[in-house]
Amino acid sequence: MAIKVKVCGMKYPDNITAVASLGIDYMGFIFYDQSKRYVGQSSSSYIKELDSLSKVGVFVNASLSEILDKITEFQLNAIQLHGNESAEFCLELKEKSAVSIVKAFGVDKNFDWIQLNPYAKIVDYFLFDTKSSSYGGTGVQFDWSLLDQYKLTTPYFLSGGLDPENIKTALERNDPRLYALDLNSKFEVEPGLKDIELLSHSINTIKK
Ligand SMILES: O=C(O)c1ccccc1NCC(=O)[C@H](O)[C@H](O)COP(=O)(O)O
Repeated sequence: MAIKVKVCGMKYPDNITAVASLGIDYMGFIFYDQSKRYVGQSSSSYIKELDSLSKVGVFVNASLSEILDKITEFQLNAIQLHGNESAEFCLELKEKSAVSIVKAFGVDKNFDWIQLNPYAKIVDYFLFDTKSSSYGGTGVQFDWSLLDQYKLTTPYFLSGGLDPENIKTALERNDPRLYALDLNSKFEVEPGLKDIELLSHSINTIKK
């Protein structure tokens, strides 16, 4: 199966249109107000009309009611949880919405892979990112050899400092559970504004 592409941290209508036209599968919008890529309210009417891809809302320890409100307001198709959300919280969200659930984990050499077990039958995907106190969007790659310790079958998004060079290494890992590559800060002109040419080239590499 072809690897899917997610472009995350989009903010600006013209840039959203240009990135959507590249034929990506997922577009991520950050609903965490401490992020430089926080989407705010300004683009909600624009984003909700987008229908050529799956719209992913990214949250960090938000309440269930906030997430449910944003699903409705932005017509989101998937929710990516980047904080300390429990498996029970994921289950409640799944029962109260029709969205796909992506549970993100920050990985470092001390990562406890056993903690994934309670989530495995609940979430649709895991997302493995670089561990950071800012939760995401660091532009830093983690040591992908740590993925050898991942023993479950749940498909995952690979994230954290993906750039035009290291995506080739990611693809060469040939892991059938690698579902999607998540592109963000290494493809930016400034936080929230993507470089269309750079993205276009890498998306072609991933899709061919
Ligand atoms: O991008 C952010 O600013 C961000 C902040 C807080 C939580 C999550 C965030 N991004 C979520 C993503 O899915 C990013 O694409 C992922 O962290 C990788 O980003 P990068 O390392 O910049 O490629």
